[in-house]
Amino acid sequence: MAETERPTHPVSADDAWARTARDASGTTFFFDFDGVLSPITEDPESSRPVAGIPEVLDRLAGRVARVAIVSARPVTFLRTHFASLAHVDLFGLYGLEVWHEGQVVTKPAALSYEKPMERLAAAARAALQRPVEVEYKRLAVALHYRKDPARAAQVEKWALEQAEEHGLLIQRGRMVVELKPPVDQDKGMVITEGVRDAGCAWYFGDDMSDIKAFDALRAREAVDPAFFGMAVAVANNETGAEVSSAADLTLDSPTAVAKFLTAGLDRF
Ligand SMILES: O=P(O)(O)OC[C@H]1O[C@H](O[C@H]2O[C@H](CO)[C@@H](O)[C@H](O)[C@H]2O)[C@H](O)[C@@H](O)[C@@H]1O
Repeated sequence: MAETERPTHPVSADDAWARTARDASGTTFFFDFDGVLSPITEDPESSRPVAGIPEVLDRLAGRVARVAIVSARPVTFLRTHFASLAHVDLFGLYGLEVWHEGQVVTKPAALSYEKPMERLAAAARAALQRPVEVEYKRLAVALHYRKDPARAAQVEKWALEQAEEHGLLIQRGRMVVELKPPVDQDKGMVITEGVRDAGCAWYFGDDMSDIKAFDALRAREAVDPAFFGMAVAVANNETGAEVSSAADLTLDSPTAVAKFLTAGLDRF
């Protein structure tokens, strides 16, 4: 459950777009990737941005101060889909990585976890047979049970044991348990830093880790009443209720996100 009160705005999407239009040069748009810009797929490797997303993000980046994707995926994965968008910033692994001046820049505190995570991924493949999917993400390992939800408890137990043995953090998501380095970094921290000079910001998310990003918008509003933060959830029947209840607005799907942005861009 939510740890803090998260008052939502008594404003409509129309009001939010009008506010954005008035301060486009002070507005940032942040997006999660899986479940927000891309529909959920059984196989993590096969997810793709929904039709129209790259084009609309590119247009948006030409109109507002900044557009950024803040994902649990590695930056190298995000680059396979968004490398052509020169003006869209990419944060990977909850902000442990950022694409900067043509290279992946990693938080120094996480660098020593590359080899341990490679070993952990190999151990996971040996311990958790298919159809559990082991996704090695350089500095994190995600254990997916979407293809066999009945294995959730087994996956969770194995992950908890490994976290305890190796001093790692656990992040739960949509039919996934992830093992991360014990480095203080989450999406909320990326947003806190990213909105420091903004007058307005939107965040689009669908998963538990996105609630911290919503919280970062609320925290900024609390210290600066002139700041306007718009938290947008993307509906789903896994984490959807909790994410929607923390959001100002809920959209139906990644396709609805593309349409919403396209229509919003016509407002300014
Ligand atoms: O922060 P995100 O960009 O939303 O990443 C969260 C996780 O997304 C991916 O897993 C999810 O999407 C997969 C593809 O649709 C799906 O198969 C899986 O069940 C979902 O949990 C990604 O593979 C994970 O590494 C991310 O943690």
